[in-house]
Amino acid sequence: MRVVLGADHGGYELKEAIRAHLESQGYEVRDEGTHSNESVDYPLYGFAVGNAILKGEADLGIACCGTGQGISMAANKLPGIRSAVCTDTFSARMAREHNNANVLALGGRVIGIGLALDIVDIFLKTEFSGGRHARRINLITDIELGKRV
Ligand SMILES: O=C[C@H](O)[C@H](O)[C@H](O)COP(=O)(O)O
Repeated sequence: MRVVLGADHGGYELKEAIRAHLESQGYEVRDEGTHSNESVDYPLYGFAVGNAILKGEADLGIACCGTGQGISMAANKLPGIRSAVCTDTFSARMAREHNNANVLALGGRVIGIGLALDIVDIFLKTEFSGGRHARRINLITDIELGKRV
């Protein structure tokens, strides 16, 4: 599986830990930055993560900022991106199984690295279950496409 990572300065250290964790498990990792603790603007990295998925360069993405919120909001502006902020493993499993999330957003100032890595593992290993959930994802797509105004 190909995973794209992106983070601002608030999520930089968490992203680095996630990259090492994923590479040690054999994932193909694409790192869209940032590459230091220097202050940067999270929307650029949320866009980079979502855009890599939409361009077919990655299967799933992980986006980190201080809270996970801002970078997730930015990624979710891209049609076809469903980014979920998760602070627990149950939400991460459901975000994949029910919501077919393609980006996991995490807060480097919110959760510790141990929990974050558990959340990452569950997110990446859980499949979308389809069925009634596919109908609901299609409704989200309709909203994105302006079919419900
Ligand atoms: O949702 C936004 C993120 O948490 C950012 O990482 C945060 O706003 C950055 O804040 P600061 O510029 O004060 O480090």
